[in-house]
Amino acid sequence: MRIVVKVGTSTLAHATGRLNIRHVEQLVKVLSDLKNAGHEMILVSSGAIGMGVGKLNLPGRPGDMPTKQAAAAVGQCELMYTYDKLFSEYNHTVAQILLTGEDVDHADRRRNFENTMSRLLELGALPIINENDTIATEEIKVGDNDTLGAIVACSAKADLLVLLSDIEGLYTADPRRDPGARLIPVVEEITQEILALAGEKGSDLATGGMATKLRAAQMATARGCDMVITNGEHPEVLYDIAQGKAVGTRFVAKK
Ligand SMILES: Nc1ncnc2c1ncn2[C@@H]1O[C@H](COP(=O)(O)OP(=O)(O)O)[C@@H](O)[C@H]1O
Ligand SMILES: N[C@@H](CCC(=O)OP(=O)(O)O)C(=O)O
Repeated sequence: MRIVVKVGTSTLAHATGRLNIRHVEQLVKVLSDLKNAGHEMILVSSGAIGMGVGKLNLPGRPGDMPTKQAAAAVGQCELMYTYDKLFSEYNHTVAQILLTGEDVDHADRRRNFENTMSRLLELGALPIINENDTIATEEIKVGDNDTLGAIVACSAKADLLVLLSDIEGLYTADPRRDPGARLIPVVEEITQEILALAGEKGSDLATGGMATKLRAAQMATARGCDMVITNGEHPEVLYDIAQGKAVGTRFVAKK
């Protein structure tokens, strides 16, 4: 199977912006093992801004564009250093790809991206993709990595997109606000009622909240790719998800 895994800031970093070592180490171990088992793995990783906030000792997520972009420049370095080091322990080679919305909207650039990604997979490398936050201004950005994950899954003709978040899946309401909210295990069709369930993001360093995840599900399922939202705290669930077992919320691909 070709699997795109998107990991959010809330999984990769503590609230301080510093690296969540336990989560990242477990994630790298499971992705390496799935790759060893014969799956083609692509990682869409957030965390550049969050990690930059931690490394630069900023008081919180910056509001202004230059500080955000500076934080991303510092944090992206830290992210790739960490991935390179940890994947190397399992004998895997990583490759960094940074994109903006303009790159994927532009047919030639998108084709270049797709060609590079497919050659990297043929060469046995593991592409790690993020938005190019240091140059992605308001007008040209994708804006959130849930959408970027769906764009990558569609471009790579992936079989499965997994969004690792800080929540088990889609609930009937935001569980942080409504303690009676229930997990929805399977979504066969993304109706207006389903879209209306999405609330705000859950933490200061995160970007999209549930709305961007549902938009990603619309894009992926329309192109024949299943999408699963699950908690990134236990990346071992990726083994079960790859086998089609019920974990988190699965959005079923359109036939
Ligand atoms: N209906 C819902 N079901 C589950 N989570 C929801 C819902 N509505 C809003 N949320 C919020 O979305 C958050 C996950 O998105 P986000 O904070 O952007 O994290 P990530 O960094 O993983 O992208 C959850 O922590 C939760 O507070
Ligand atoms: N490109 C940004 C992440 C954007 C994003 O969507 O973040 P998240 O909601 O944590 O998945 C970064 O690397 O900080």
